[in-house]
Amino acid sequence: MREPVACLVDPYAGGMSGHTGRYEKRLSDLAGIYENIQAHGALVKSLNDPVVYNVEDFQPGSHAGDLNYGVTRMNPGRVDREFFLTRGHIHAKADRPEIYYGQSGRGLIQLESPEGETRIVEITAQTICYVPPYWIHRSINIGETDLVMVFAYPSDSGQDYSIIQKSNGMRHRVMSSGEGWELVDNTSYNPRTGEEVAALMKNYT
Ligand SMILES: O=P(O)(O)OC[C@H]1O[C@H](O)[C@H](O)[C@@H](O)[C@@H]1O
Ligand SMILES: [Fe+2]
Repeated sequence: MREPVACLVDPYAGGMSGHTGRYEKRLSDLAGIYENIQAHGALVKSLNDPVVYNVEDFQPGSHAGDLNYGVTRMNPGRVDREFFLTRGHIHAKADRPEIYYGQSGRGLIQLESPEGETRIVEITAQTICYVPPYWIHRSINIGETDLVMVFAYPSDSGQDYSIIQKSNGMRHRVMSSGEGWELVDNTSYNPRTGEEVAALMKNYT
C-alpha cells in the first residue's frame, strides 16, 4: 500500500515540497507556438531565453486509479501582444479530466473541444477550474505577477502535445487589449476532420 504524503505549496513562489519531478519551459522551448515568430526570436535574445513556466509535481506512478498533482508557476510576459502560455495538450487518454486550483496571479485556462469550440475560464487565487474529459487545455498568464496554480489529474492520463501542433495552434489566441485581454482568431488554424473528432471521442459516453 502507498503511504499518505503531505506536500507544501508555496502560493507565491510556486513549487511544492516532496515533488517527485520538476521541469521548466524556456521561451526557446516554445518556438512556433506564438503568432509573431520574429518577436519571439527577438525576445529569446533580448531576455536571454527566460524561463516561461516551471512545474513541480508528485507522480506516484502511471497506473489507472491514482492521481498526479503539482504546481505550475508561470512568469508574466508577452510575445508582441500574445500573453505567455503553456504548450497545451489533450490527455493521451482523452477522457481523463483535470482540475486547476488558483494560488496567486491572474490567469486563464483556455479549453478547446475536439470540434473546435473555445471556452475560457478565468483563474485567480482560490478559483478551482474543472477541465472535463476530452477538452484540450492550456494555461495563460494575463497578469503582471507570477501565475501559480495547483493541478491534479489521473496518473494514467498522459499528455498529447501533437494535437495542437497538427491544427497549427488552438483556434483562438489570447492577446492583450487595453487593460485586459481579447480572443483573436488564429488565422492558420486547421480544424480537425470528422474522423479525427470521432477517433478522439471513441470512448465518449
Ligand atoms: O504540459 P504543458 O501543456 O506544457 O503545461 C504545463 C503543465 O500545466 C498544467 O499545470 C498541467 O496541469 C500540467 O500537467 C502541465 O504539465
Ligand atoms: Fe492536463
